[in-house]
Amino acid sequence: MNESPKLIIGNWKMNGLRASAHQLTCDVLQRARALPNDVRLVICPPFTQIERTSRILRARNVGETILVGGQDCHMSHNGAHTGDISAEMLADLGARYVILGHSERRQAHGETDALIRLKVRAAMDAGLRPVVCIGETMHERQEGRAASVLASQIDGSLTSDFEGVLAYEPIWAIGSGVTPSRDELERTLYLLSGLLRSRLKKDDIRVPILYGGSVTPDQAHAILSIRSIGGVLVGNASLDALRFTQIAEAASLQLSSQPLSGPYNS
Ligand SMILES: O=C(CO)COP(=O)(O)O
Repeated sequence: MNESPKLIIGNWKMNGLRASAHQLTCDVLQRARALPNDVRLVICPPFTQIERTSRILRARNVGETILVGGQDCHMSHNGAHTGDISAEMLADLGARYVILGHSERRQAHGETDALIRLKVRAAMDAGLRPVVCIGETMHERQEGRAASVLASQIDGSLTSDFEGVLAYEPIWAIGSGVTPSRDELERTLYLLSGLLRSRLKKDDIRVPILYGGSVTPDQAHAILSIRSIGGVLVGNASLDALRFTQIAEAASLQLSSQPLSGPYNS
């Protein structure tokens, strides 16, 4: 059976000036040369470095092995939206993916599920693959409300014809050094795949589900050994070419050591 590549997405957040972004991209490229094609890297630099990163990748002819993404886009195609960037603008710079609904944007900019759904539509219209982030707070988890929060985020933020990636990023795990246990994550992935099936109203779900939150090379093996996981969304460790590519190597090792198949490994 032909499996889709595991996605290892690096979210640089608000990091990277011209020189450091250039160096990091070249270092990732250098270290990623040995990666087999069952792993796909996606680098999501800040807006200002997307064109540079795309240009470097194009010049090295990396094809589909390493792609570029944005960290957000506006819901409209164009217009009077001072300071905003549209999905078409990202695509025009060479981006192929866009992260939407990251908890840092939901919290700092008051982004709602309804708004994220409009951004998903705009991204798909522009030919980008949206990476929609969902996740519960520690408080919601302690109150036993995680499942209902995730259900309502999926319901509110995905279009019924959604074609993209879902990233489960529990807010309490982001930047904290704490991750869910392997068992807990496996149960959550099972829950999410069921929710996706009912939201998208089809059994054959082609939406990879990623995990994000304090992913490091040390944890990557355990996380990526979960059969149903589509990959990982990496924050801090993606700013270090060695750590980022070690995470990708962990995905590749898992793929070669076990036969993978599943509804969300498309
Ligand atoms: O927010 C994240 C990726 O989008 C995760 O960040 P960290 O890997 O730094 O916890």
